[in-house]
Amino acid sequence: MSEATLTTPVFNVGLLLDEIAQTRPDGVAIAVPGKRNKDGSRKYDTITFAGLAEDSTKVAAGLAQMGVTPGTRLALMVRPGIDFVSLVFALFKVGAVSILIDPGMGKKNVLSCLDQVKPKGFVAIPIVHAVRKLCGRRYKESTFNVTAGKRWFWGGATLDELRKTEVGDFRPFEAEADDQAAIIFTSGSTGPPKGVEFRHEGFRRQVQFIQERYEIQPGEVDVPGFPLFGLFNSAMGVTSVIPEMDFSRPATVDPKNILEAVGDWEATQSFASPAVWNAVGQFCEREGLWMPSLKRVLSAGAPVPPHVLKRMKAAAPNAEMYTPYGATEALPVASISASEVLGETIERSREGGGTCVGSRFRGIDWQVIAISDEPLDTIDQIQPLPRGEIGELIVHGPVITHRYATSEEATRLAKIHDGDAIWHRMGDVGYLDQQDRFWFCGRKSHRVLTAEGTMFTIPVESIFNTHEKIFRSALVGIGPEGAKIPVVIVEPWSGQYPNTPEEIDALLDELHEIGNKNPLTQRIEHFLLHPNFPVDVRHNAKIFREKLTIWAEDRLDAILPG
Ligand SMILES: Nc1ncnc2c1ncn2[C@@H]1O[C@H](COP(=O)(O)OP(=O)(O)OP(=O)(O)O)[C@@H](O)[C@H]1O
Repeated sequence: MSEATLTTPVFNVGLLLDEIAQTRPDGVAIAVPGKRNKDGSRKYDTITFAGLAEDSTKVAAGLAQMGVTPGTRLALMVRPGIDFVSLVFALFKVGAVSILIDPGMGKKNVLSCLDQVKPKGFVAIPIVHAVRKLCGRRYKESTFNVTAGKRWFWGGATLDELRKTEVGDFRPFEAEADDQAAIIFTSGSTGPPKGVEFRHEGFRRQVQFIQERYEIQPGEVDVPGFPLFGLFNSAMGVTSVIPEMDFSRPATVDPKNILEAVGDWEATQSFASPAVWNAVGQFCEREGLWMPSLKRVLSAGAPVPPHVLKRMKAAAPNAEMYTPYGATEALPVASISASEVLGETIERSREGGGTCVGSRFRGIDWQVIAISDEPLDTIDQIQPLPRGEIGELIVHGPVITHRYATSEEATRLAKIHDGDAIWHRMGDVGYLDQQDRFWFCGRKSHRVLTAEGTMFTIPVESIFNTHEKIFRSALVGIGPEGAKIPVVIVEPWSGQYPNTPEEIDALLDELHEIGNKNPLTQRIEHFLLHPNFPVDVRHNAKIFREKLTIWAEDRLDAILPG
């Protein structure tokens, strides 16, 4: 696609907000739930697009006066809300590189991420500054510090002080396409979290492609379950009603808060992780409630089980649900609607065909190549596979990130050079069908290399997930590399865990029977029951198969050769 489709020659993504502020100055940009009225209804704090544009420019000017220059790395650690969105735009406008870390990954991981990127300052809530000070000399290079809230003993500026800055002759940074805008960490479900470098152009294209594909109109209202979606919404002229929830632990959401935000604002869209929709769908089913105003429900970040799609179709009867597919490094790559899944692809999934994640977004090129665990430096080293064959997915396009800020080694393993272009290796395996849709078959690192060939997680697991008592399952391999013994671990639905040895035997027999009927699974001899799978905190959906492998090894010691 040509660069000419962008509205301005300057790529600074922060300027998208200023364009919206010109066309919809009085529209509400952000609404945050506040106290309750006497009758129990909610009050909301709001800011308009013009207000947000002005506020973020003042803060950017204030940061510039403090000495922040383009390229300065600043850790942004503020809870989702008006301040957060304004600060994201302020940092873009001054040209700083925002470091965004999900606190849900735990203190040790957060500190290790910070150590790797060495921020030059913290724009953060008081507790973060207190910890920074307590860490003594660890963050001695951090000089540009801003407190969002009450400043105590740690010095630096406050956000309120920056908000009073005279803008004077401050001008937003004239970013070029490849200028760095942010470093965002992956959730670390297959190893330590990696810091992904985002370019200004990448963010702009994300906004553009998401808006185009889902036909999102300015003036719509979104209830975002991802903090960063406030940024995309504001850049599209869409109101964000930030729901009350712990964004690091979406599974703990109180569904009532989502329903209330949607109802109060007659929201047309909501974008959250499958964990949120799992909770909301069950709640609506139990209470007989639905959300008639929604016309679009988006669920991203992890595989979305069909039972979640089904419940949400009932809970949002006027909406279509979509499951965008992508990763921190490359988003969005593809998308499919719940109607297409439930009406068509689910049949093939049940038989072990993988999960169809849909067709490509505009601007994305993709191919499936022979699986390798080695770096592939240049495109001539890849071996493309014929359509229908399972391999590694590689993607290319303007939203694809080019490198990790934290590890040269990780960059070499994930990127392939093709002239000036860069392909990203998704780390996922699957195949393309005749309609050029991708069928996800699991993470590359989770494949099981047995003596008889390679087994892939998602196809095998979906066969066993068809058992009515099984909530989810995990294929793991135990034993020596290349001659692993496949083991399927199943987690029954809550309340369905067998109580007696006879019930356990009966369930295991039924699983054997299901396995015997399909060539993909008939060699599996070992089944284990687990009450509660270890999963990632962010999505509450990504199964930690590495942990389950160790757990299975302890139980199946006797069958291990040697
Ligand atoms: N719609 C979807 N359906 C199935 N899987 C999905 C979907 N969307 C995302 N995923 C999975 O999530 C992955 C991206 O997750 P993310 O960027 O959060 O990093 P992570 O893989 O969890 O962390 P790390 O790379 O550190 O292990 C994809 O590669 C894919 O495996």
